[in-house]
Amino acid sequence: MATPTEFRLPRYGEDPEGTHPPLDSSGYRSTALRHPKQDLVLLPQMLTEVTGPLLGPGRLGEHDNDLTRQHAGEPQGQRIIVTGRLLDGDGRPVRDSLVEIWQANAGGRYRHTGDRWPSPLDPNFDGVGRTLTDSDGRYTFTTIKPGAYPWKNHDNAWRPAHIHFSVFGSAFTQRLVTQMYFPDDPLFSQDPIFNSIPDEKARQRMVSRYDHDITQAEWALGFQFDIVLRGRDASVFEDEEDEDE
Ligand SMILES: O=C(O)c1ccc(O)c(O)c1
Repeated sequence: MATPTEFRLPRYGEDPEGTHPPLDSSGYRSTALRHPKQDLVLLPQMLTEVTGPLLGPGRLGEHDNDLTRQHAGEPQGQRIIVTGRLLDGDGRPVRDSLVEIWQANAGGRYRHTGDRWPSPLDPNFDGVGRTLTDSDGRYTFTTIKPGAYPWKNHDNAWRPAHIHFSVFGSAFTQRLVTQMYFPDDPLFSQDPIFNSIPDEKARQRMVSRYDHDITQAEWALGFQFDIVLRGRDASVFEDEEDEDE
């Protein structure tokens, strides 16, 4: 299992400036209402926080990492394989970590009571998956390419197609959350969530890479998306902020 020290949260100053979104991001309206108004208090992690039940191999279901096989029928849409490695700041694999995803269906609709826009739910698609990284730090999901969907942030606002990722360390108190996008999405330019990342290179690291070697003939398109915990190539994390924010 990853040890707590392997899975330190990225610390202020360790990742290049502009890697993570500011807590209050102009253009992304709801951030103003929900970010903390006072300095964060770092709670030391004691035995209780770093030990305890975790989702190990015995607790994962057979189809947890194949979102196309969780119902009797097949979901609508473009079947895709999303794979990548979980790496620490020195490029070493982080093994046995719980990676979870959640996403909209092919029509851009979430199976969530709060999602009411007029795009149909798919009876064969829930949009949630989980898996553990292997000894090479690799995770793999088979799923459906999510559709874009409207939200009310600004006039005619649409979220680019994306998949939400959560990664746990060696305890449930160690969690990082990010989003994965698809290459060349025409909606990037008007999306304040994508554009809330100040550093252009960091922003591009949220975009997966089409990989024809992952693509399976007559079956599914392949995309690569690595998650890097910290350092020069750190992934963008939603629950981090830059030092000067
Ligand atoms: O944080 C939000 O408000 C928000 C809204 C729409 C999204 O698609 C999302 O991922 C986050």
